[in-house]
This record gives sequence, C-alpha cells and structure tokens, in this order.
Amino acid sequence: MPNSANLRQVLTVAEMQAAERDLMDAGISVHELMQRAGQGAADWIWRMTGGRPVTVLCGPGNNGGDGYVIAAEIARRGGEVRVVAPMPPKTEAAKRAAETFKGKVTTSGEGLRGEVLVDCLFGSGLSRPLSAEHRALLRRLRMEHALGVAIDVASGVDADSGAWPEGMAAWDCTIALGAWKRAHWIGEASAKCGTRKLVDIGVAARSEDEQLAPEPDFARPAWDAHKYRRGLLAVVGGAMPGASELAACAAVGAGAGYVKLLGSDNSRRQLPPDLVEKNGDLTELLSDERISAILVGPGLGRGEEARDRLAHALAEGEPTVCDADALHLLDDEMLDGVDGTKIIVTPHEGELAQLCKNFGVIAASKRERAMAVHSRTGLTVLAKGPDTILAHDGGVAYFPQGSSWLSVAGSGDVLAGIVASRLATGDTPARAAMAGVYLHQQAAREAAGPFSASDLAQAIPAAYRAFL
Ligand SMILES: NC(=O)C1=CN([C@@H]2O[C@H](COP(=O)(O)OP(=O)(O)OC[C@H]3O[C@@H](n4cnc5c(N)ncnc54)[C@H](O)[C@@H]3O)[C@@H](O)[C@H]2O)[C@@H](O)CC1
Ligand SMILES: Nc1ncnc2c1ncn2[C@@H]1O[C@H](COP(=O)(O)OP(=O)(O)O)[C@@H](O)[C@H]1O
Ligand SMILES: [K+]
Repeated sequence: MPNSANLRQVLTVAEMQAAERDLMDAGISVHELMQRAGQGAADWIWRMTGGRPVTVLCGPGNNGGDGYVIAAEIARRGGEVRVVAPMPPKTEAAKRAAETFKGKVTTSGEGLRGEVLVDCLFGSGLSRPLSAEHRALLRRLRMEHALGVAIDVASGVDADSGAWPEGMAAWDCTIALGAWKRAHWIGEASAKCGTRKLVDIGVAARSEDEQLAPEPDFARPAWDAHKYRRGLLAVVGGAMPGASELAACAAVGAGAGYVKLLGSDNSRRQLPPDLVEKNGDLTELLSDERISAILVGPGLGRGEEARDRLAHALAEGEPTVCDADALHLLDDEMLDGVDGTKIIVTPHEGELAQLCKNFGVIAASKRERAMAVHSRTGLTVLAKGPDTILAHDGGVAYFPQGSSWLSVAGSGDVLAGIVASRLATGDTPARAAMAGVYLHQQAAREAAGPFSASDLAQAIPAAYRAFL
C-alpha cells in the first residue's frame, strides 16, 4: 500500500464531493477528472485481464460515466468490449463520456456471456437501496462473467458504512477512484470487495483524521543496544496463566529486548526457555525502574484479586496494554488518577460493548463506539475483528483485512503481546497498535493457516523480518 498521505486518506462521500469541488475550483473539469479516473481504472483492468473480452455495466451517473471512459480506452487498446446500460447517461460528464464509446451498447445484456464484468452501475452516489430489477441484472451479469471488477465501490454498497446489499456476490477486485472510502476497509463490503486498487486523480490530502494505517518500517537494534534499552515488558499474569504466557511468548519476537512474566503463584510449570517468570508481591515486582511497558488482562480473571492486580499495574503510570479480562474491569473508578493516553485497550466486539457499558457510551457502529470510548477516556482503542479499526489521538486508522485463520482461540492474546512489546520499545500507543496489527496479520501469512495461537506466536520473528 502506498504510504503518502493523500493515498492513505479515507474519505466519506461528502468529503469526496468536497475534494471534487476543490479540484474544480483549481480549474480541473469533471470531464478531466472522469478521464483520469476511467483511464487509470482501464489501465488496471487491462493489466489484470490481459485483453480478455470485457462487459462494462454503466449506470446513469458519473460512475457510469467512468464506465464509458473505461470501455472507450479498452477499445482503443484493441480489446473486445461491450457496454450494458439499463438507463441512459444523465449527467453532462457521463453523456460526454458515452459519446466517446463507439462500440455496442445494449440495455439488458440478455444472453451476454463474457470473461470480465466491470461494474459501473452506481458508485458513491447511491441514494437508495438497489431495486429488485437492478439487483437481478447485476446478479445475472456477475454469474455470467468469470471475473468481476467493481469501480469505486461495488454497486449497492453504502460507501460510508460498508453495508453490503443482501444476496450480492463478492467481487474479485475493486478499483477505488481518487481516495479510499470507508467501505473499502470496514463492514461486509471490506471482505467482499476483493483485491483493492487505488487510482490517483490528484485529490490532495484533506485531513489526517481517517487514514489507512501506514505499514511499520522497523530497523535493526542500535549498535549500542542492550536488552533493557530495547525495552523491558512486564506481563502481569493472573488466575489462568496460559493466556499471559502465550502473550509473553508473542512479545518476545516483536521488538522488546526483555519480557518478564509476573506470575501470581509459585507453581512449577514448564515455561518456554525464553520466558522469565517472577512471582511474588506485584507492587514490588513492578517497581523495577527498567520496566518500559506493561501488559495486563490475558488470563487475569475478573474477581477481587484480578481487580487488585489491574489497579496495581495501572498505578505504575507506564505505557500499558489492557486486554481480555482487564477490559471487563476498566471503568471510571479504575481509571481515576490514571493517564488514559498511555493506555491501549484491545477489545473484540463483546469487550467493546462491555467498555461502552462501563463508560456509559452509546453509539451505533463499531467505528463510532471505538471513537466514543476514546474521546470519553483518552484510551487508544484497538477495536479488533475482521475489520479492525484504531481510534487514537490522531483520529481513526483502518487496516487491510487479515487472514480469517486468525479467528482461533488465543489469537487476541498474541496480538496483545505484540502490541505491548512495541509499546515497550518506546513506540507511541498509536504506532504500537498499528505495527501490532500488521505484525499479527503478517505472522498469520507466515504461519499459513490453519494454525494454533502458539504457531502464530512462533511466526512473529519471520513476520518482523518482512518489515525490516
Ligand atoms: N467525486 C469525484 O471526484 C469523482 C467521481 N467520479 C465518479 O463519480 C461517482 C459518483 O457519481 P454520481 O454522484 O453521479 O453517482 P453515481 O454514478 O454513483 O449514481 C448516481 C445516479 O444514480 C441514481 N441513483 C442512485 N441510487 C440509485 C438507485 N438505488 N437506483 C436507481 N438510481 C439510483 C442517482 O439519482 C444518480 O442519477 C463516483 O463513484 C466515481 O465513480 C469519477 O468520475 C472521478 C471523480
Ligand atoms: N474473520 C477474521 N478475519 C480476520 N481477522 C480476524 C478474524 N476473526 C478474528 N480475527 C482477529 O483475530 C484476533 C482475535 O482476537 P480475540 O477475539 O481476542 O481472540 P481470543 O480472545 O481467543 O484471543 C483479533 O486480532 C481479530 O482481529
Ligand atoms: K460501481
């Protein structure tokens, strides 16, 4: 994914329209923008499909206009291309684009079979759900073409929420125009849009509030590094030691120079050789000045003792990751006197709902809930799931979708360990969380599912190397 700010921004439909107005104020016509968008999309389609016969489905608006530009460009390159247009073009720019396509146009595409379907029925201008007729047309054409490419957003998708039209088949590729929309990264649409490509049409960086998270760019340790300088992470154990051990194992390969497991008992369990466990009074164990970050929550328990251990961990004032059981115990009382900006919480859907309850937050979508908990508490909120998002002091960050093999017990403990390890190295909470998600996803690729959570933890050093 490109790392420049304008190509990482994620815009709402309203912001995209404002960006278009800004470009027009700068003297660039809608026609010119449509040419840039359509040519750029045609270029991707040409590269992907190598001249296979293409059907372009064109709607009445500017998304349809892009379709005519794509069709004309593919024809110009010598490709075989037909247009299906159930409605004539309505906007001036779309009418002008339609005039440039001299090939065959039909209204229904009945009996049409082909190799590549390009969907330009509706884009970000969708104003109501698809009619039964449009739904049937899309479904039929999609079934009759081997490969499906959606332009800007798949027709019928709500570009702002990522809601997917019921019963619609997935696409192989979606080519975003000008800027990413939320639907490329959240909701069902993000899982069904296929490979994502972005065509740059000259939209400037408008705001840094909502961005695709930049990939981490790690370096080898400094020449004079030693284990404490690289970061000492304390993992607070609890009632069920397995989860904190797993998180600690994951942390070992993710950047910290030293990971210590602070257990609550003296049972003689067999620990992996890389893990150092210290048992005893938690306050005393946490008083080690060299500790640069704390992880608390996996396997902590939810009783009085757990509450006590969490309170002790937070009282240290160190950069801290709170996960799992800790998310059930966090509330205003627990955060009293604590600097929330040093804390990352890593809730899945259920834990996010619990946090909302604990902090009296009511919001409709996952994105809004994560943002509301962040603004209410100052916590950096990494809301996990198939479409993970991060609410932080710079706004909202989105991520490419990770492997669905990550849906295995303990996968969240591994993520918490990685994020805490990054925090121990001195990363800010936002950077630690972003790097953590990318490392977790890369580890899933390295472990090549199906894998267990401990396989995933073992794949972290290989994942780390991918970002060096
Ligand atoms: N904003 C920009 O800067 C650019 C936008 N471009 C394209 O323009 C698109 C947006 O164009 P438009 O705003 O014209 O919108 P669309 O082309 O997405 O669709 C709007 C048209 O469809 C009708 N419509 C909406 N929902 C419908 C439904 N469910 N059933 C039947 N008719 C429906 C509307 O009344 C309108 O006529 C983008 O997705 C992108 O493809 C590009 O040409 C490049 C530049
Ligand atoms: N279908 C999926 N696709 C991609 N990532 C997923 C999917 N399901 C879960 N994940 C990821 O796996 C991890 C699961 O965490 P969590 O639910 O806390 O698991 P556990 O509590 O068992 O450790 C999260 O990072 C989440 O983003
Ligand atoms: K479309």
